[in-house]
Amino acid sequence: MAELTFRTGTMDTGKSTLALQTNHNHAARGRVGRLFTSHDRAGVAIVSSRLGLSAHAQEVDGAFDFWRYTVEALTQGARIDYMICDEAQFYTPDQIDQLAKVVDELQIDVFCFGILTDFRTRLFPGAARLVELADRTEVLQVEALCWCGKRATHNARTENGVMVTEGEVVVVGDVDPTEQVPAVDDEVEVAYEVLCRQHHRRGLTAARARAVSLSPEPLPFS
Ligand SMILES: Nc1ncnc2c1ncn2[C@@H]1O[C@H](COP(=O)(O)OP(=O)(O)O)[C@@H](O)[C@H]1O
Ligand SMILES: Cc1cn([C@H]2C[C@H](O)[C@@H](COP(=O)(O)O)O2)c(=O)[nH]c1=O
Repeated sequence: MAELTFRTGTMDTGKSTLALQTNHNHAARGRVGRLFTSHDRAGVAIVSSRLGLSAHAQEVDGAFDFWRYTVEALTQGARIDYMICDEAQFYTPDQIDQLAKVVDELQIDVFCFGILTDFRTRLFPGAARLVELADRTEVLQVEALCWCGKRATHNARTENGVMVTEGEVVVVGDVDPTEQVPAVDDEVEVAYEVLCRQHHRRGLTAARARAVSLSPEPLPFS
């Protein structure tokens, strides 16, 4: 029986790496698959991993219809045994419904990879639909760590180094500050940092924690 699988974790837990590995392992056994993504950091129509691997993929925009795409491909004689769907948090709930239909009606395995919650700690609509529909939802074993050493459970967004909790939901970016392109005049530099819940709640990023620990002790005025 084909399955709809959702593999999730915070940013930087190896989801894209696992997506590419899954594709490699299935292809190595002669299975024929299709790779999909949406808004990858490396550009349009590409699945990229921080470990250096990348592969061409079909870009999924809001108008893309998985059901129609698959039926048309099969009708034209193509073979599809499985689908790998990276950055699935950006897919619409309707697109997740289409993927579930592809699994059930066409017996094609669908492996989805993506983060669960946005920088405000709210579920992405696509990820929420996946949790509702997937045969299996698995949290990746590689744990990203908060600066305090605890397991990171939340994705924080910073703008010019300051954590924010309001703004556009979709803003492509990375967690590695050394990889950030410096902001030009008037441009806001957006980055991400994974944090434990407590430090996300307090808005305490690594930089802020460092600044607080370096600041002189307040005088004990009563
Ligand atoms: N220089 C490195 N050496 C070893 N592992 C690395 C290195 N850089 C990144 N990684 C691994 O790659 C993971 C991120 O992989 P990636 O597939 O890009 O994550 P995701 O798609 O979840 O954001 C990190 O959790 C880390 O384990
Ligand atoms: C939290 C959050 C993230 N994003 C973007 C930032 C990245 O481009 C991707 C996640 O990619 P990864 O492979 O899991 O590192 O999502 C966003 O647009 N909005 C958010 O709130």
